[in-house]
Amino acid sequence: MFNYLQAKYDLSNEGLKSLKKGILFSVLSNLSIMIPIFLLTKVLSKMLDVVTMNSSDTSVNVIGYTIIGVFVLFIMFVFSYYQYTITYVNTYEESSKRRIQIAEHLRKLPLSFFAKKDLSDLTSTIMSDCAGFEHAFSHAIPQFYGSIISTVIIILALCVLNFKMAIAVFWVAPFAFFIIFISRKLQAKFGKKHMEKKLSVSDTIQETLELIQEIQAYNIQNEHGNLIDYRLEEAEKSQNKSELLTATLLTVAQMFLRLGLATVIVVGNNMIINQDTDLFTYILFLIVASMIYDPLSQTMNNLAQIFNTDIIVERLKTVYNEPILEGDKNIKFENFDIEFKNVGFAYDKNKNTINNLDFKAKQGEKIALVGFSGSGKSTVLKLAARFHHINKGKIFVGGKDISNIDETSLLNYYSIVFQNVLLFDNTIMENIRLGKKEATDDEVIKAAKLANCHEFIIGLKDGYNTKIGENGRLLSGGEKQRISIARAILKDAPIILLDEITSSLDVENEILIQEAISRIIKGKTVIIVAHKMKTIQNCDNIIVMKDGSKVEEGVHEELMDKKGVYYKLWNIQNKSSDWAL
Ligand SMILES: Nc1ncnc2c1ncn2[C@@H]1O[C@H](COP(=O)(O)OP(=O)(O)OP(=O)(O)O)[C@@H](O)[C@H]1O
Repeated sequence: MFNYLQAKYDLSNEGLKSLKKGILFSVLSNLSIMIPIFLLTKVLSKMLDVVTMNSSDTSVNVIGYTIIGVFVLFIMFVFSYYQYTITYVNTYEESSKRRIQIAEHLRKLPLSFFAKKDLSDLTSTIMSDCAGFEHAFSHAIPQFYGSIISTVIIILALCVLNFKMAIAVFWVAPFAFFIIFISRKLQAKFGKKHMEKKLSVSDTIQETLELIQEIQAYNIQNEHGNLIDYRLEEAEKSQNKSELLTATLLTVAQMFLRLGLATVIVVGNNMIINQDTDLFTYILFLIVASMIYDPLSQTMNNLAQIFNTDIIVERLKTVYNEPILEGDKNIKFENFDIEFKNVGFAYDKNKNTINNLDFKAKQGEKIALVGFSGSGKSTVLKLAARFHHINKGKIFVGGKDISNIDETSLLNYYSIVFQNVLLFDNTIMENIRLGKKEATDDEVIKAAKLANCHEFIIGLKDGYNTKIGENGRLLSGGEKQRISIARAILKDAPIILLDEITSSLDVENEILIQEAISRIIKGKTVIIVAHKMKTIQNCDNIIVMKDGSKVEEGVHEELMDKKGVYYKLWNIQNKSSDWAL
C-alpha cells in the first residue's frame, strides 16, 4: 500500500516516512477513542445491572476510574499531538523541498518546454498546486488513510466480540464508500474542468496587465473587462458545480453511515430478547455506533481536497517527466568554431522549422544570417546556444557535440544580445554585473563606457544605482540595448550571438551600438541575425535562409552576382529606404 501511495503522490523517501508516521498516529488517535467507549460501557452496564436487579453491588471505584480517565486523556493527547506535529511539520518541509525540486527541474529544461507551456499555468503549478498538495497532506490524506485502517481494525475487533452486531454497525460502510467512489469519478471530471477555467482567468488577467498599453490605445477596456467577468463567472460556475456535487454525495454517504445506529438498535433488541447477547455487549455496540462514524465522516469532509490531489499530482508529473538537458560540466575547448551539420528542428511536430542546415562559423569570423521574416534565423541562434533539443544532425563547438555538454557550462562561453532585451527590476550596476558576477564596480563602469551607455547612466537621478523598474521600463529601447551590450562586454565570452539588435533603433542609437559591438567582436566567433542588410555586407560569410533551409551562402559580392534571394532582399530593402509618408 505504501509503495502505491509513494508512486501515486510522487513522494520522496522522507515524505513517505512522514506519511507513514502521520497515518500511524492517526490510527492510534482514532483507536484511542475506543478506550473511553469501553470504560463508559463498563460503568453503564454496572448501573443497568443494579437497576434491573441483576446485581446489588452499587459501589463505584471513583479513584480508579479517575486515574484511568486521566491516563486515557493523556494517551489521547499524546497521539493527537504527534499526529499534528508529524503531519504538519513534515508536510511543510516536504513541500518546500518539492518547490525547490520543481524550480531546479525547470531550470534544466530546454526552452522548447516553456515555448509550448502556458506561463501562468506553470506559475500556478509552482504556487497553488504545491499549496494544494501541502494542504491535502497536512489536513486530509494521512487522516483519511488513518481512519480507513482504524475502522478496519475496529471492525475486526468487534467481529470477534459479536459478529452479528458488528455487521449491524458496519454494513453501511461499503455503501458509503461506493457513493464516495462515484463522487471521486465525477470530482475528477469536474475538478479538471474547474482547473482549466481557473487557469483561463489567470491567463486573461496576466494578458490584460501585459497588454494594458494596447488595450488603452485601441479603447477596448470594456471588451476586455467583459471577457474577465465572463471567465470569472465561468470559473465560479464550475467551482459551484463541482463543490455542490461533492457536497451532495458526501452528505448522502454521511447520512447513510448513520443508518448503522438504527440497525444496531434493531438487531441488538432482537438479540437481547432472544438472549443471544448480554446487556454489556449491546450497550458497547450502541456507543460504538454513535461514535465510530465521526472520524470517517470528518475525513469525508476533506474528500474533494483528496481527490483534487490526484489532478495536482498529474500536473506536477507533467513537469517532472519532461526530459532535462544534461551533459559534461568540465568541458574545455581548443577553439570556438561553431559547426551545424545537417541540423533539423521543429517547434511543432507537424512542421519543420529548420531543415538539413549545414554551415560553419570560424573563430575570428563574422557570420550573418539573413532571410525573410519567419525563415528561422533567430531559431538558428537559439539552437547554437542549445536552448532547444534538435531532432536531427549535430551542432559542434570547437569540434565537440554540444548535446553532450551541460547547458550552464556551455553558456559560460556565450554572450548573447537579443532584440528584446530583458532587464531585472534592480539597479543599472547590478543589471550590467550579471555579465560577470564577480566584477568590481570599476569593471562595470568600464564596460558601460565601452558600450556607450556611461553618459546616459550618469545623467540619471542615482547614476549607476538607479533602479530601472520591472524589465527596465524606465529606459528607452536603445538604452536597454546598450546595457545588454555592456553586459556582453563585461562577460567577454569567446562566442557572440547577436539577434537583430539594431532593427528598431534610431540612427544615433544604431551608430552607438555598432561602435560598441565592433569593440567586443575581435577574435571571437560571431553570428549575427540582421534585418538591415547594409549592417552585414562586410561579414566573412552570409547565410541566406528561406523556409528553414539555407538557400545561398557567400560574401556580399558573390551573393549579389548570383542575383538570387539575397539580391532580391537587398533590392527590396533599398526600395523601402526610399519610402516616405
Ligand atoms: N516558440 C515558438 N514556438 C513555435 N513556433 C515558433 C516559436 N518561435 C518561432 N516559431 C516559428 O518558427 C519559425 C521561425 O521563427 P524565427 O523567429 O526563427 O524566424 P526569423 O527568421 O528569426 O523571423 P524574424 O525575422 O521575423 O524574427 C516561424 O514560423 C515562427 O512562427
